[in-house]
Amino acid sequence: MSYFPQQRSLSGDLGLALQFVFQKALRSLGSEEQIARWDPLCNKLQILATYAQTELGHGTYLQGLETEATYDAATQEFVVHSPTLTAIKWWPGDLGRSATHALVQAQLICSGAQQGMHAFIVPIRSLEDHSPLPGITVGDIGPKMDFDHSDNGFLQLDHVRIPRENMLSRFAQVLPDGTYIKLGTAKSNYLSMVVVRVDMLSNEVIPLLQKACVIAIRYSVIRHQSRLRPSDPEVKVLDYQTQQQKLFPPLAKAYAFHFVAKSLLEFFHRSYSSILDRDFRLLPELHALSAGMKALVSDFCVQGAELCRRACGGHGYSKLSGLPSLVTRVTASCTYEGENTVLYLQTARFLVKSYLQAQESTSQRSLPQSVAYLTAPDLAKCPAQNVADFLHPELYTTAWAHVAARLIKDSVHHLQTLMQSGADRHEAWNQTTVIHLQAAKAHLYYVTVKIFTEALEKLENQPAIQQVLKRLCDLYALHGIMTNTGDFLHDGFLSGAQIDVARKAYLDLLLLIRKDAVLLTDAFDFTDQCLNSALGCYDGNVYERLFQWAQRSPTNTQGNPAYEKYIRPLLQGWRSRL
Ligand SMILES: CCCCCCCCCCCCCCCC(=O)SCCNC(=O)CCNC(=O)[C@H](O)C(C)(C)COP(=O)(O)OP(=O)(O)OC[C@H]1O[C@@H](n2cnc3c(N)ncnc32)[C@H](O)[C@@H]1OP(=O)(O)O
Ligand SMILES: Cc1cc2nc3c(=O)[nH]c(=O)nc-3n(C[C@H](O)[C@H](O)[C@H](O)COP(=O)(O)OP(=O)(O)OC[C@H]3O[C@@H](n4cnc5c(N)ncnc54)[C@H](O)[C@@H]3O)c2cc1C
Repeated sequence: MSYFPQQRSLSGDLGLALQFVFQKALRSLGSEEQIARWDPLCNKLQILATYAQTELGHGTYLQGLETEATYDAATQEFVVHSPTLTAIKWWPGDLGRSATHALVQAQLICSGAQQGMHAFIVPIRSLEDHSPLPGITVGDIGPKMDFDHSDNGFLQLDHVRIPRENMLSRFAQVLPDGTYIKLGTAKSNYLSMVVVRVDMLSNEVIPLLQKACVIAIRYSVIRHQSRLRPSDPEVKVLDYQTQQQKLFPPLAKAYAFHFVAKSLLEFFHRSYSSILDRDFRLLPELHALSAGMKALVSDFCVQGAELCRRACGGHGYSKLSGLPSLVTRVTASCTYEGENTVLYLQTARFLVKSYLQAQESTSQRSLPQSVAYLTAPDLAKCPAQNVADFLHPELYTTAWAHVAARLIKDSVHHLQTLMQSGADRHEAWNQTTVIHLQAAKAHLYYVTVKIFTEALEKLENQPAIQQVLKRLCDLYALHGIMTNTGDFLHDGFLSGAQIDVARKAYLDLLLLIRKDAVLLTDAFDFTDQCLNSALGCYDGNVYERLFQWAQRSPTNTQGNPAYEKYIRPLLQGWRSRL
């Protein structure tokens, strides 16, 4: 039985990905009646819906969204309108040619005031003939880096009227006379983004890194290149230490993030039901974790997929390998659902508040679970003496907690110093965001190491699997230390000699993981069809497939029009001059 259940591949039905996003938003922001009305229509594909939040002029800054939804009490309708060019909705997936409805995030205007961003269901195409409805200008935004299977579109609204019942009203209501009733917090309507960030990691982003690892590692035991000794046969490239150094950290991340996504989903489910019941106490930590993990995981998945592509040499540059499209597709995840820098800074904002709370000796409130280490006893120096010490999960988890806590303290100190020197808090924040970014990344890496080690503890009745996965966990934690040695040396927590010992532990792990590498990728249980790669097929017949697939490519099967039009006249021209 493979360790991983068959991953849901959205590549086949990504065209419905925005329907998923729409439904997640509906279920988080809609009343029970609204869910009962619209959810079945989506499930039966009686409507095709998209999520339209981003505009030509704004994507990150939600308070800057310009689309208006003005309540007309005389007709009990909302008038949804794009007042400017920059208000045109831009990017929503499946909007360009497919969607019949859109969840439009717009600034609500009622009771004579702007009430902030709220969600409205707007029909945009006729269910009879798919033509745009009155007041709707809709189309495709044009060629993109990838995501060609998702017709991202634009939507311009010219005073489009929708019934009062079409404003999603779990956290706010507009009464028939236009009275605005607030049922949540100022940011309740941001919940839809939390929901999708949590879901997209395991449904879209992490499987893309897993596939890249499968392709590159399988290919690396088929590809023989050069000799270790002149008298030896050519070696499998996976036997080079540098090839292991390229591929095993992404493999370790693919496993680490599987457990991270699982843990985040469990935390989400624990907090979601209380949030839906308008108990928002867990929302700040859930937002900080989901935003930060979306940023960290997508960043590392992009980096890892590109490493896998490059590790396959020339064939990695061929689309027949499946790797270039994995790279360009996962790259989008650093931007959609929140640009990563912006999301890291949301986590940093939460860390500053948590640190200040931890400093208040009078504070009765216990710290949120993910930052509890800020009040835990801290070691000034790491006790590790030998290689075995660095393979103790408790030791490297403590090391990461130490560095994260120090960087958070440092970021707050810089912020406070600037403010005490007279800078207002917004300018002081902006002038310290690089430091906050570093602290947020260290915090998130610590959380992922902790989650991975806790996941291993639950495998004690499967010792063989536990041992194999522990090597990946050790490698994941040590790889983070090896790529951030400055942070561990900075205050003497680790010495240079200890870094050398940690590096030996790390390099020894590469050799040990080499034995299980192919099986660890088989465990992802992707079919050849799902991988869609001439390099990653289960039977390893790489060269036969490359040749077959190349011969079948359109440039070889549709004649050679260039000869008649360009080459023959060129050659004849040359001949006539000889
Ligand atoms: C479902 C199945 C999936 C299947 C998977 C298939 C995947 C297939 C792939 C293709 C699918 C692509 C789908 C892409 C769909 C989009 O891309 S939809 C558009 C996504 N856009 C974004 O994420 C926008 C990012 N921007 C933001 O989140 C906000 O503007 C920012 C950055 C948080 C700033 O917000 P702001 O209003 O300026 O306020 P700010 O002062 O920063 O924050 C104020 C407070 O709000 C809080 N807050 C901010 N955001 C939140 C939040 N989200 N929640 C709670 N509180 C929040 C802050 O913590 C802060 O709290 P305090 O510290 O004041 O207590
Ligand atoms: C493939 C794809 C699919 C998408 N699908 C959808 C969809 O279905 N529905 C939808 O509504 N949207 C969708 N989007 C849009 C996406 O959500 C936005 O592009 C994203 O939120 C980033 O916003 P932006 O484009 O305004 O970037 P910007 O915020 O303009 O980013 C530009 C730069 O400014 C920086 N920056 C911005 N604000 C700050 C700040 N406060 N502090 C520091 N730096 C800052 C960013 O870090 C970045 O470096 C999609 C995008 C892509 C690429």
